[in-house]
Amino acid sequence: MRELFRILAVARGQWPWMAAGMLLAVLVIAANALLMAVSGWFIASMAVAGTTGAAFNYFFPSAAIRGLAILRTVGRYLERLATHEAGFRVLALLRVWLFRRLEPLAPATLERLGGGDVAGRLRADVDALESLYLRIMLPLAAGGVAILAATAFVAIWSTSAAGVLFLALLAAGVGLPLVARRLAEEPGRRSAELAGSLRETVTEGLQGGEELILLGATERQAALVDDLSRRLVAEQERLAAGGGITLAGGIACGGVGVAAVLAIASFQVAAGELGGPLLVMLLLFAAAAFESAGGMPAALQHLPAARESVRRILELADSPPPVPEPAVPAPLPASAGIAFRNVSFSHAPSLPVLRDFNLDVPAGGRVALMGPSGSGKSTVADILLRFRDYGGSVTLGGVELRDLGGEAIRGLIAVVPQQPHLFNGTIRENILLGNPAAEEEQVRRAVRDAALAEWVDGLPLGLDTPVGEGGSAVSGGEARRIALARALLKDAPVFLLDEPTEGLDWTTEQRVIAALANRIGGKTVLIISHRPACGALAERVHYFFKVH
Ligand SMILES: Nc1ncnc2c1ncn2[C@@H]1O[C@H](COP(=O)(O)OP(=O)(O)OP(=O)(O)O)[C@@H](O)[C@H]1O
Repeated sequence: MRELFRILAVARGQWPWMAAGMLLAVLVIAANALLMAVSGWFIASMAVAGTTGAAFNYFFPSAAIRGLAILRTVGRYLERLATHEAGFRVLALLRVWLFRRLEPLAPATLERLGGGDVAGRLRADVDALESLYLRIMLPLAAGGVAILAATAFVAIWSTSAAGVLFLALLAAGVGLPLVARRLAEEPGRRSAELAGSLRETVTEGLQGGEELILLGATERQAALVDDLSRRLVAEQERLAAGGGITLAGGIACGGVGVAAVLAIASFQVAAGELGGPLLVMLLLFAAAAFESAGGMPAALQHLPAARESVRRILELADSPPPVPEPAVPAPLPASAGIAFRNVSFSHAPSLPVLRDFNLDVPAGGRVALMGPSGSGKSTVADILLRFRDYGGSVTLGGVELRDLGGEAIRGLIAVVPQQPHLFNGTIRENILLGNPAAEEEQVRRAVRDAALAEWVDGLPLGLDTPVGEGGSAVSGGEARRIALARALLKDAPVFLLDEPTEGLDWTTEQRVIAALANRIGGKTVLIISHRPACGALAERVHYFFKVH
């Protein structure tokens, strides 16, 4: 429950909308029950007046019926507007909140979780929170108020009928929901878990579809999806069976409750304690009250799944950032020399990647880092970008990296990562990420220096050509050069190039290297590469080897 309150606290900016929706829901329930009650009383009174010939003022009750009917209809419309507005506002707020919590976790923490599952959590779990308000809080609050108000209303004429009604409403609204909750707890939790695994497996299967076909492993992946989906359906069937039992229980409680009110009120009519029209009124009112409490079992049935979604969201949101930010960040360094001193790093205690690693790149110097695959070259880049914590000392312009803010460090470094990511937009939009304020001429120059001009000029849409999702509409070499143009546009004092010419043919590589040599003069440059041609860009090559 604490988790639910935490999520509600996050959404506190939308409490007025949520409260307005609840008030309107209660108003509609009250209008509906009173409409039934007054109508029943009115019809019965008219009948009595007709048979006895007694005078009866029908103006007031008929006006009340019309007023209540209008209130019920308009109120229902406004309630739908307010509750859905509240639901969507809460969702929008939680999405932004979660994104802000996730951002500092990238990339080190998020890589531990499957990509599909992270995306699934962001979408499905946050979407599930829509039901937290609309399908859980709203019916519970409205049902609770309905039980108390209905009991108080009936007690005006008959305390014993009110007592019986209260017990029956309590059984339908609280007793049954508790049973429903018990029935839904386990299957609800397991459904959310299985749905997460299913999303992850399907996403992975689609992303790696080509490899699965080539390896002839599609059947195995399909069997995995099949198994997960069968288990998910079984849990959902258990949930639905629980729902059916509680629905039937609710109807039974309603029937028994109304019958009991009828029996008690009939005795009171026979004893002359209650008028006949009032009996009809109490009967119709009791039936309407059960209708109002009818949403409570379903609400509690949804609760375990919503709680599981909240638990998973908070687990992700509460993950500690892999690299703590300094309480008071040091001022930005004046120069851009890089020094690694006795640096150590390991993903797991038994698997050290760097041990007593030393490296110097003087300000304005150019060093190539070379070593066998898996020796930790990209790890050096990640440490320099403050994506990973480290032992020993790493300084930028003489200031320890730990004392600088992560964003400030990354603002000083233009990077071409080993696996650059292209966003689903145009070539221009992807390049402009390096410097959104850049002029067209700067973009053109970056395109030329990344050896992209010839290719881009040959495209019908030129720089406005879409690159597809994740760069699926461009080749690996083109994607890398787009990332290079993006880094050149950023024009930071430090250049960090991780395999900048990987995937390029010899001629293009020579053109890129010649243009780069021109562009990076005066910058501090660290180039990570296996390729001898990249070594030509550096004044010094630093070789290193695997520590294990
Ligand atoms: N997230 C991770 N969890 C565990 N081990 C990892 C992780 N990322 C990398 N490693 C391991 O850390 C070691 C160094 O990886 P790194 O990517 O830095 O090597 P590299 O020298 O850049 O290799 P390459 O030249 O092939 O790109 C490798 O043994 C790799 O298997």
